[in-house]
Amino acid sequence: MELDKMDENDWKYHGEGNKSLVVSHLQHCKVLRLLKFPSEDSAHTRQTAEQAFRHIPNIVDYSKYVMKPLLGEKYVHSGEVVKLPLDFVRQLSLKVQQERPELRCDKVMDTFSGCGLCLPNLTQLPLHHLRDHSPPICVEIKPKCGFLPFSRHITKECKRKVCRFCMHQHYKLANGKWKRLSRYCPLDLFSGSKQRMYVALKNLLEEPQNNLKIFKGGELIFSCKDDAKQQPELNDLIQHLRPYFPHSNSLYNGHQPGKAVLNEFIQVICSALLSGGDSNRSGEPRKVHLSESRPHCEASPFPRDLLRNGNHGLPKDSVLAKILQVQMLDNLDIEGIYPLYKRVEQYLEEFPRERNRLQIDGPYNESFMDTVKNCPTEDDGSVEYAVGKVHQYRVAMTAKDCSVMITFAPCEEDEEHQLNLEKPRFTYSVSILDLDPKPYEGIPHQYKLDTKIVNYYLRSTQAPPPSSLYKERQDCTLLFHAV
Ligand SMILES: O=P(O)(O)O[C@@H]1[C@@H](OP(=O)(O)O)[C@H](OP(=O)(O)O)[C@H](O)[C@H](OP(=O)(O)O)[C@H]1OP(=O)(O)O
Ligand SMILES: Nc1ncnc2c1ncn2[C@@H]1O[C@H](COP(=O)(O)OP(=O)(O)OP(=O)(O)O)[C@@H](O)[C@H]1O
Repeated sequence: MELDKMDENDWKYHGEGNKSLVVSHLQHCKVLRLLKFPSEDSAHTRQTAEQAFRHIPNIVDYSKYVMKPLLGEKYVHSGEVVKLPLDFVRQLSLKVQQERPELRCDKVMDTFSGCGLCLPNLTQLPLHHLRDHSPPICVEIKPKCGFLPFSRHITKECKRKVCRFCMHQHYKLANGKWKRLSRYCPLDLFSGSKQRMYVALKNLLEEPQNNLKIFKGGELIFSCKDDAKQQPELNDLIQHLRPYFPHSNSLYNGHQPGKAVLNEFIQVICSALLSGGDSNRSGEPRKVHLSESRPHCEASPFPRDLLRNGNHGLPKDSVLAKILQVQMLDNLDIEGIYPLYKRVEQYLEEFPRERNRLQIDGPYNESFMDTVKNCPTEDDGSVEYAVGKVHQYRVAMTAKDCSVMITFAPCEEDEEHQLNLEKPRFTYSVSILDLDPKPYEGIPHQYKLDTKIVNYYLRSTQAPPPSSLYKERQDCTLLFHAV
């Protein structure tokens, strides 16, 4: 990429989240990730540019020195900081504006710093992997928190029984963020049980919200209604997927071939999510078990009488096991962290210059990582302990908000990195994205949000359900057969 010859016509809108906007190159497997700011900040050009200059290198360092060692080299792509011509960025911003979903337009793209991140386009696979040039399918999942908190600091019993995602659904519905409740439960996805994972993925397909996106050849073909201009239906998705699962038409004796396509598709995703584990002597992948935490969420729609089937766990090196282990660095819960945050704040009020030594805002280097890894288990009342736990909490928060991308395409028989399935055979890659540091200043907000979510959940589940909400749940009938 020649930075002095950047042309906005070589790039197109690819997607965005709350904090950044991503454009992809038309020919090369590259994306540019650019920061966004609240529209009201756009008058303060110098401050926003300075913020980006600081934040983008921090994102790369945090990915390289903190998240990569924790999650594994193979899953994390840290990218590189690029300095882009301001004129290019301004033209690009104008070009992509009409593609942006309305719900993201409360923020504007940073056109002041010229600073961006260049990353591999993870929705694509290198061309030589592709048989017949079939475009790759990419499934992006934002799995969210996969365990129930086990901290002794928890004051509301329901937090030990119902997961944060399922509780949060009620609050989001009431706030108008989503129109329907999702039946997806992260604890099912992280269970390692193929049956539970199947149900979790099926529920994501029925109500993707911001937890599921599907791309074909780098183009978004399936996501939630508010995030895509044209709403793709499951039937459209089946048409897209059909050529990848040609023999599924003969399954079910030719009846409901669409279901067979989705069944196979879900099984490919499950296999990719469970792949990457090493083998012990018996040849079985070593499993990790979550002994500290109750493994089932009471709000999950997965039938309870099926829970005892089998002794499941995630293969040790699978992407989900890696993410879950990092999420579980949050072992005090926000209720245990908030008093420690206040301890740090009090200390910083007295000794403001200590902020740098304690690496509150970075740099995110080996020494930050040492603090995360070597934080003592017992509270000795020191500010060092409080800072260590706060750092660990922030790292866990990143893992609770990251996304997994599984990209696959049909391949020849002898291809490496194959998914171990009966026919058809796919070459695939699994990556983790959106691994940005979460701000230290965000902790009071997290504390308040936690209280609101729990209180709202208790109120809404103790009161009789409003008729429309109840109806939504009734309408969510199973679409496919369980495997
Ligand atoms: O707090 P949560 O659990 O709602 O997560 C936020 C996400 O909402 P979600 O519940 O996934 O729809 C939220 O996602 P959306 O903007 O809703 O797509 C962001 O990812 C946010 O992170 P950040 O502030 O942009 O760094 C996320 O905030 P963090 O809590 O991770 O900082
Ligand atoms: N390397 C990549 N390759 C392909 N697509 C990408 C890549 N990085 C990001 N994307 C796409 O861009 C979207 C937005 O990126 P990202 O999730 O990093 O934004 P964000 O604003 O940081 O998210 P959040 O809302 O969690 O704060 C992703 O959902 C994904 O579809």
